[in-house]
Amino acid sequence: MNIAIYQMEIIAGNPNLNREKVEKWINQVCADQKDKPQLIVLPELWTTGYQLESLTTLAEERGEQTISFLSKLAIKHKLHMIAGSIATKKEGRIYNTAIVIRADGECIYSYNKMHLVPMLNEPTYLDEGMKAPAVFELDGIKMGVVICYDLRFPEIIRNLMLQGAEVLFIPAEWPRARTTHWEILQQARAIENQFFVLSANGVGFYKETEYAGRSLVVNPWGDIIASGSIEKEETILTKIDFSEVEQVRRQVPIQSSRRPHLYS
Ligand SMILES: O=C(O)CCC(=O)C(=O)O
Repeated sequence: MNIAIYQMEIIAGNPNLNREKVEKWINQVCADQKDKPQLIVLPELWTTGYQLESLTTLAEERGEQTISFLSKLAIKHKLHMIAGSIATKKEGRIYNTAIVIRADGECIYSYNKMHLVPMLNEPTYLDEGMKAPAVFELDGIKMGVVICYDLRFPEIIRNLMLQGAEVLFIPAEWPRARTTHWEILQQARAIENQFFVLSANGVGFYKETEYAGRSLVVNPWGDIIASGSIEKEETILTKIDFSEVEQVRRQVPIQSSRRPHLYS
């Protein structure tokens, strides 16, 4: 599967300009018909950035505007989208919501970030999702998505592996101050679950926070096979062979060695 990751410099507080940027980027990465991606990955909160204090006005009712915008592009380019996350409103609550759009334009999955980041004041401006992430399927491949800080919570990611996920996507705006954690934890999640981990991180600054970039593609062995740089907006292109998951799981059969009845 050909995949393109957008390591994006998000314009804080300006959903219209960010949607324009994403449309331009999608048209560009899909222009080369020979190596056209079948799936794209966007970062966390890419419509608004981290201008959390404006979310009461900027969060979209059920994400409808951006979902309809992306659906048209998905149909136009026959493209699946792990469409990062956006700020959504539902019944008076505001969530950081990951969305997945299939190439036929259908939004097949959404997940409200369940771990909010104290260091970034998220609990002041956002509501916690009340449901753990679950697997969804595209082209017969089981996949999972978690958002940024969720990477620090191996339990929910293990559950995705146990549900059959062969790849984990991580839309993020992870700060540069904690780049070591960002990289090592992605490799650890790939090694312990024996699946691919693909992340789309932001770059640039919002107020005093600089984002880490270093969007990664990690294979089920834990090797980084593609990566973004630290400070530049860029596209990471990769080709994933999902048969590698089965090969690694045969070589080191941790699933059959697990003893969950002794774990709690
Ligand atoms: O866990 C961290 O250090 C960063 C998390 C984060 O930036 C986020 O979830 O948006």
